[in-house]
Amino acid sequence: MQKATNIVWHEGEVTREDRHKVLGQKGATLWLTGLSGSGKSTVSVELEKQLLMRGSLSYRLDGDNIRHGLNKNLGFSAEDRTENIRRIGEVAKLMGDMGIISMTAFISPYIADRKIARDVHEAAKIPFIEVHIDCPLEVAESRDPKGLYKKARAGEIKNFTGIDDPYEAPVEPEVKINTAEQSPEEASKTIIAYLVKQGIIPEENSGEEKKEE
Ligand SMILES: Nc1ncnc2c1ncn2[C@@H]1O[C@H](COP(=O)(O)OS(=O)(=O)O)[C@@H](OP(=O)(O)O)[C@H]1O
Ligand SMILES: Nc1ncnc2c1ncn2[C@@H]1O[C@H](COP(=O)(O)OP(=O)(O)O)[C@@H](O)[C@H]1O
Repeated sequence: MQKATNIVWHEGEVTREDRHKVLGQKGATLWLTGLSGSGKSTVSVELEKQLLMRGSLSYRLDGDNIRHGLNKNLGFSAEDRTENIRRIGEVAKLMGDMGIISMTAFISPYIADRKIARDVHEAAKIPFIEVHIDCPLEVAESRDPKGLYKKARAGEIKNFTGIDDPYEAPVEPEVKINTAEQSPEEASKTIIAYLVKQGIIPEENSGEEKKEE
């Protein structure tokens, strides 16, 4: 909801294309969604490394990290999760406008919230690629890297996604990864292949080419 009134957009003189020329790349958002423990953070860390090695500038926006700062005033009610995702949708859009490939690693459990993030990207003409980091709940729970499922089962954490709070899986994600079958390295390669196919990053290792110029 727009609270402020009497605000007028102020246009700049440097265009998105100018910025992209300086950076030598276009921006895009890889929206990773999945259960806690499905592998969003692990895959995004690997992906960031692989993209850097290819000469592409990317940046991870990770739920756990963002909740330490920008979104530290939000909890896990449906309303707070919606606001969490709305803000990150806007941040990712701004980063895309700068020319950065951002990788968001948020559970983002609600289809409607992810749709809002997609819509703001589409309105700004920035590619939005929904990546479902999928794995069976039993697998995520057996990994339990932070011991949170154990606490949720014991009733020490309420409204835990997958236990006593919903997760609405994407219906038609651009990319689907099953981390019970694919390693983080394989998952990253699959996502990079998609970026190449869409013409968002070049096929060749442009980082090396740039150094030789
Ligand atoms: N109730 C509840 N439900 C789910 N997750 C919980 C909860 N409480 C704390 N955590 C921890 O917070 C991380 C999820 O934060 P997100 O910002 O990604 O969540 S959301 O998108 O707003 O749903 C999540 O991180 P990941 O495990 O990396 O997904 C958990 O570590
Ligand atoms: N194929 C895989 N992809 C991603 N993570 C995996 C995979 N196999 C095992 N894991 C482990 O599962 C856990 C996933 O945790 P994390 O990346 O924090 O998930 P999320 O960010 O979705 O909560 C990590 O401990 C990771 O080492």
